[in-house]
Amino acid sequence: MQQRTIAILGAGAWGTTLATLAKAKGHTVKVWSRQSHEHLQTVIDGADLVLSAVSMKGVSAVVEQIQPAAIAAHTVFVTATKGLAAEASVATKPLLPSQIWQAALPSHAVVVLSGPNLSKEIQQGLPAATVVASQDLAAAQTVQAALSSNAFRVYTNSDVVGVELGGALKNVIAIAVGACDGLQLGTNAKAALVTRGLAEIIRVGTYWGAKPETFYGLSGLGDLLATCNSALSRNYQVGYGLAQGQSLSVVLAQLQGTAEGVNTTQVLMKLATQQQIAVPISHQVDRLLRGDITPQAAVEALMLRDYKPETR
Ligand SMILES: NC(=O)C1=CN([C@@H]2O[C@H](COP(=O)(O)OP(=O)(O)OC[C@H]3O[C@@H](n4cnc5c(N)ncnc54)[C@H](OP(=O)(O)O)[C@@H]3O)[C@@H](O)[C@H]2O)C=CC1
Ligand SMILES: O=C(CO)COP(=O)(O)O
Repeated sequence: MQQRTIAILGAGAWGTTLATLAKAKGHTVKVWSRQSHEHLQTVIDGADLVLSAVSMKGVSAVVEQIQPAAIAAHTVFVTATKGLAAEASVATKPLLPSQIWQAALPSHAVVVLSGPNLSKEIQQGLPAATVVASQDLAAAQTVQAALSSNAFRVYTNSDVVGVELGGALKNVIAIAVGACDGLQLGTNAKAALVTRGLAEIIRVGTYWGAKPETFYGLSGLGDLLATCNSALSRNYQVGYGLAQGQSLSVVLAQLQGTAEGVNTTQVLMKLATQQQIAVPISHQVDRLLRGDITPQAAVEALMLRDYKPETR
C-alpha cells in the first residue's frame, strides 16, 4: 500500500474521524483548522490528498485561502461536506461544495466523499462504507485505496452530482423524521416519510442531472437510513427537539456540532420554488424551521395533500 501525505481541513467531528482513519492506514496526516498556528497553504504544501471536512458555511472562506498556482499538479482534493451553498442560484453560482472547489482549482482532480458515516460510530471502530465520486476515475481510485480498511469500505462512483446531492438532501428528510419520532408517530409513518423523502430527493437530483439509481446507493438511501434511525444524527436531533416544543434557537444552542439540514432546507426551497420542483416534505420542514407551523399541523398538511399516483 502506497503511503500518502494527507492534509485534513477542519478539525470538527468528521475531520477528526477522517484523520483517525487515515492515520490507521499509516499515512502522514496533517490537520488544519481555524485554530491552527500554521497557515493553510503551508499545511497543504506537498500533500498528495487534501481532504476538506469543513461545514458548508466555511467552504468558500477556506477555498479562498488556497493559492492554486503553488499546489503540486498531482494533488487530489476531496470534499466531505454535506450541504448546498447559501449563495446558490440556478443560473450563475455553484450549488455544491465540489463545484466551489473545482471552480477554484480547475486543473486539479476533485473527489466527493459521502455515505452513511456517523462519525461517533466510526471513532469506535465500527464498520462503515462510503462512496468517492469523481469525473476523474483514477483520482477516485487513489482516494479509495488510501482510505479503505477493514473498518471502512470505500466504493467509487462517477455520478458526482448524485453522490453529493444525496448526502446534502438526506439531512432535510432527517429533520422531518426526527420530528416524526419526537411526536411518536410510529414505524409506519417513519417508513412513509423515508420512502417519500427518497422520492423527493430523486425528483430534485434528476432535475440537476443526477442518475436516479445513485440515490438507491450508500450516499442516498444508505445515508437516509443511517441518519433517520440514529439519535447520533444532529439533523435528526433538530427535528426531534422541535417536536418536543423547543424553539430552533434553543435546539441549535444545545446541539453538539453542525446540522447542515437547517441551511440546506432554505437553499433547497429557494431553488425548488424557482424551478417548480415538488418538494412537499422539505416545504413542511422549512415552515417548521421558520416557526410558521406546529409539527402536528405539518403532519396534517402532508397527509391531506391532493391525491396522486405513487410514481409521480
Ligand atoms: N459528523 C459526521 O458524522 C459527519 C459529518 N459530515 C459533514 O462534514 C461537515 C462537517 O461536519 P462536522 O465535522 O460534524 O461538524 P463540526 O461542527 O463538528 O465541525 C465543523 C468544522 O467546520 C469548520 N468551519 C466552520 N465554519 C468555518 C469557517 N468559516 N472557516 C473555516 N472552517 C470552518 C469548523 O472549524 P472550527 O473548529 O474552527 O470552528 C470545524 O472544523 C458537514 O458538512 C457534515 O454534514 C459528513 C459525514 C459525517
Ligand atoms: O452525515 C452524517 C452521517 O452520514 C452525519 O449526520 P448529521 O450531520 O445529521 O449528524
